[in-house]
Amino acid sequence: MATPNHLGNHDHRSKELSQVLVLEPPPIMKLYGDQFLNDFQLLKAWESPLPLDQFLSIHAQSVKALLTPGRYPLTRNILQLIPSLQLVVTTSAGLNHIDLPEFQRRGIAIASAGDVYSEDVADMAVGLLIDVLRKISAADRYVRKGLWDTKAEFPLGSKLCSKRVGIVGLGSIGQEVAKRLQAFGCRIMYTSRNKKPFVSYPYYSNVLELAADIDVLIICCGLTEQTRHMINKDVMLALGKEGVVINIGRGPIIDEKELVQCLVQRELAGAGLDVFENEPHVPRELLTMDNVVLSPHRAVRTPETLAAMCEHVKGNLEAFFSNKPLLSPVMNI
Ligand SMILES: O=CC(=O)O
Repeated sequence: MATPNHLGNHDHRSKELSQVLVLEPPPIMKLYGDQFLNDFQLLKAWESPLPLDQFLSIHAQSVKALLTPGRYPLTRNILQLIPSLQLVVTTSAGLNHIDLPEFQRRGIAIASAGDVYSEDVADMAVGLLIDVLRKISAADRYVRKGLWDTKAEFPLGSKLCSKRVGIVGLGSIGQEVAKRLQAFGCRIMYTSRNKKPFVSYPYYSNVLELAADIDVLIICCGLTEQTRHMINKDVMLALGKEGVVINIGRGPIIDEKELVQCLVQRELAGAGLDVFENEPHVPRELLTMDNVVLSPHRAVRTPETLAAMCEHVKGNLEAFFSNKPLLSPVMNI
C-alpha cells in the first residue's frame, strides 16, 4: 500500500494536525510513559469517562493516525467511528487483530513493528527449544525440590546439534531462527506461502510433508484464516513420538486441544510455548508436564527491544506527519 500523501504542506503542520489517537496504551507506553511521543498530541481514549463510541464521535472525527497495541481488535465498527483515519501504527509483530480487507477498502495504511522484534523472538524460540531438549526448567525444579542428593534419577536430555528443524514461515523471525539454529549445527528446512529465492534451505509447499521429515517444528508465521489450526493432529502425528513443537507465533496456529492430547498420549516428545489459544488460559494438563516449557507471551519483552520500538513508533509517526515514506509499511494488505 502506498504511503498516505494527503497532508499537504507540512511546513504548516501544527499539533492539531499531529493528533494521534490511542485507544488503549501499548506495552511500550505502560513501561516508558508517553514522553517519547511528546511531539504529538495524544488523544487518550482510555482516560475518558465517556463510552468509547461517544468519545470517538466527539473527539476523533478529524484524527488521522492511530497507535494501537497488538491485541486491540481494529474492526469495521471502530473504523466507522474514525472517518478521517489514514494510518494505524501497531506495536505488535502480528496483524491478526486488524481487519485487513476493511483497511484495504478504506485505503488506510498500516505501519507494523517491522523487524524490530525479530531477534528477540528468535532468541526465545531457540531458548524454548534448548529448554525442552535439555530439560533446563525441569532440572531447575529438580534441584530446587532437593531431589539431587536423593536416588531420584534425572532423565537424559536430547542433543540439539544435527536436529532437523522445520520452520513454518520464513519471514524475518523465521530467518533469524534459521540463522541461529544453523550455527548450532541443525539442518534447516521450511515451509511458507512461497519459496524464498534467497535461501538454500529445502522448501516444502506442504506442512504435513515437512513434518514427516523433521525432528523439530518451529512456528514463526502470522495468524491468518489460512494458518488457523494449520498444525493439526495429522501434522503432529507426522512429526512423531520424538518430535518437538515450538510456538512463538500465535496460539491458534496450533490446534491446542489436539496438541494436549498428543502430549498426554506421548505422540509428541515435547513442546515449548510462548503463545496459547485463549491467553492467559493455559490448558491444565500442560502444567504438570516436564517435557513442556511454558512462557507467558514474553518473546518481545526486553528493555532493549521495547526502547527500539519507541523509536520505531515515533519514526513512523514522524514520517507520516511529514509526508515521508513510512519506516515499516505493511505491503499487500
Ligand atoms: O507477540 C507479540 C507481537 O505480535 O508483537
